[in-house]
Amino acid sequence: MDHTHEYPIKDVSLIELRDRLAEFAKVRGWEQFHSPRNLLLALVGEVGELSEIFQWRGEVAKGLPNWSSSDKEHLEEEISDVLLYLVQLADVCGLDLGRAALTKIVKNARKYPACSCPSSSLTDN
Ligand SMILES: Nc1ccn([C@H]2C[C@H](O)[C@@H](COP(=O)(O)OP(=O)(O)OP(=O)(O)O)O2)c(=O)n1
Repeated sequence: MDHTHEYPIKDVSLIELRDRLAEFAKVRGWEQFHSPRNLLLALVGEVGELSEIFQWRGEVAKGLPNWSSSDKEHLEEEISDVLLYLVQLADVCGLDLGRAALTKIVKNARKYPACSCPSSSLTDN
C-alpha cells in the first residue's frame, strides 16, 4: 500500500468533503475569509498550480506511466486542492454540488445524444 495515503477509503461523498471542510474552516476561524469570491480566486489559483505540473511536458499518456511517484503525489495534492475549493465554493453559494452535477450530466446527455458514430461526432456541432 502507498503510505502517503492516510485514508484508504474506497469512495467518499461530496457531502462528507463539504462537512469536513466546513469544520476545518470553522475551527480555524476562517469562515470570515471563505466568501464566494475568495474561494473562487483560491480555486483558480489551484487550477494554475495543477496546470504547472503539466506545463512543458508535452502530451501525457493516460495513466501517467512515466511519471515518478513524487510527481503523481504532487498531482494528487493539487487536483485535490481544486476539488476542495470547488466543494467549499458550492457550499458557501448554498448549492448541492452532487445534485447539480448529476443534473448537468443529464442535460449534457440530452444536448449530446449517444450514437454509434465515431469520435468525429464531437466536432459536428
Ligand atoms: N483559507 C484556506 C487555506 C487553505 N485551505 C485548504 C484548501 C486547500 O486544500 C489547501 C490549500 O493550502 P495552501 O494555500 O497552503 O496551498 P498548497 O497546499 O497548494 O500549498 P503551496 O501553494 O505552498 O503549494 O488548504 C482552505 O480550505 N482555506
